[in-house]
Amino acid sequence: MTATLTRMDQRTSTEPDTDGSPGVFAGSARLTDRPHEQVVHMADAETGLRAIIAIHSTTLGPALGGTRFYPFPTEAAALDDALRLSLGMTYKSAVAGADLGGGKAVIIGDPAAVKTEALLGAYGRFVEALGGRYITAADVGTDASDLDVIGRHTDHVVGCTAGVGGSGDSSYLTALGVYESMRAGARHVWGADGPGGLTVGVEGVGKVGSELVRMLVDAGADVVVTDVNAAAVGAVLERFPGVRAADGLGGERIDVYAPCALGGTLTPGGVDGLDARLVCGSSNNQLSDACVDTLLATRGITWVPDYLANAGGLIQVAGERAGDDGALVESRVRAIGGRAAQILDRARAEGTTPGHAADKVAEERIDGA
Ligand SMILES: NC(=O)c1ccc[n+]([C@@H]2O[C@H](COP(=O)([O-])OP(=O)(O)OC[C@H]3O[C@@H](n4cnc5c(N)ncnc54)[C@H](O)[C@@H]3O)[C@@H](O)[C@H]2O)c1
Repeated sequence: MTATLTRMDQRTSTEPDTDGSPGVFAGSARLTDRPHEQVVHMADAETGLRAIIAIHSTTLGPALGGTRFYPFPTEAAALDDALRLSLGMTYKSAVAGADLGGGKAVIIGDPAAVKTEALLGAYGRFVEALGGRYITAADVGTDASDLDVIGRHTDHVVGCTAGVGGSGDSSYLTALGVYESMRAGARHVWGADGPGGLTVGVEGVGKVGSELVRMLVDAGADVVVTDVNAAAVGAVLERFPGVRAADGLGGERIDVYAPCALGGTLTPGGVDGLDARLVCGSSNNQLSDACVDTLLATRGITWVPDYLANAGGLIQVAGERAGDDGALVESRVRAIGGRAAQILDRARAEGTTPGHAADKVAEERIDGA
């Protein structure tokens, strides 16, 4: 195998590029304020693997985060995603109370075209070479069976299938954490006991979104779904005849918006036209820009921060590492609702946004460690 392992952490994020431009590590204030510990790139000519592992922080424990296998248009786009997602994982672990840091990996390429056992094996050796500073899991474009292959080459993997001792797919517990957060949000906004009687728009009915729809239907919510994949919508409508489908949620009168597709769907322009009073979903990095947090609050829309609501999968794999039983792990995921309530209350009491209040909770834990 011809592989290059390149450490790129020699330059601090505040240092400009030689041409005076801010540089890739200064893409946002948060990236500058909380620089990454280590970012590593690997290119393996033999298997075609091109991957980046970003270790944002190991202050609370080894950096855990999924491997995203995606046809990024450029290496810069892949790096940007890895940097932002790994930073988000640091905050997610901190708020979830896990003894884990934040990391994320990206493999550049279309998984449907280039994913092979040999490539995943090379990637597993790449993870192993970091000696446990980074622990991988599944993300967009990878699943538990891919982790089984990766796990033949490294010990630092979680979320493999039950057949090899892993805790498997995390979509149920992720959806449960989102659902409990939504209950907390409904109490905060309407004084309601849950989403029953509310109209909830779910954008993206893949693994997590479809589980969330089931929980919402059981709770008596009126559910409208949208997805670019007609088959995913069809499967949900077949399971739940009372659910409606829409071509996007823009024209829909909804009380709650649940983004469960890709990140960046809360944009300054989009917030202006948003009818909902509560936003709570599973996708990572929902805000296209940090200022959207304030725009939402100004419009009287309560946002349950993404990394707070969608920590169920992280709590699952943290429990797998600790050898905890399923009932205990599920009770920890349900506790996300209580944490969401505390953070929404703190934001209200301090006259700040939920995003800012959640960041403070995370930073207090990290800085106090
Ligand atoms: N699976 C987990 O445990 C987990 C944990 C934390 C966060 N998340 C995040 O939650 C989100 C959903 O995860 P998933 O595992 O269900 O993924 P998934 O790929 O199974 O589902 C995503 C769905 O979104 C749809 N979609 C894509 N673009 C869309 C668009 N523009 N409009 C409407 N629908 C669109 C897709 O067709 C797909 O059906 C992702 O952002 C993921 O990163 C997932």
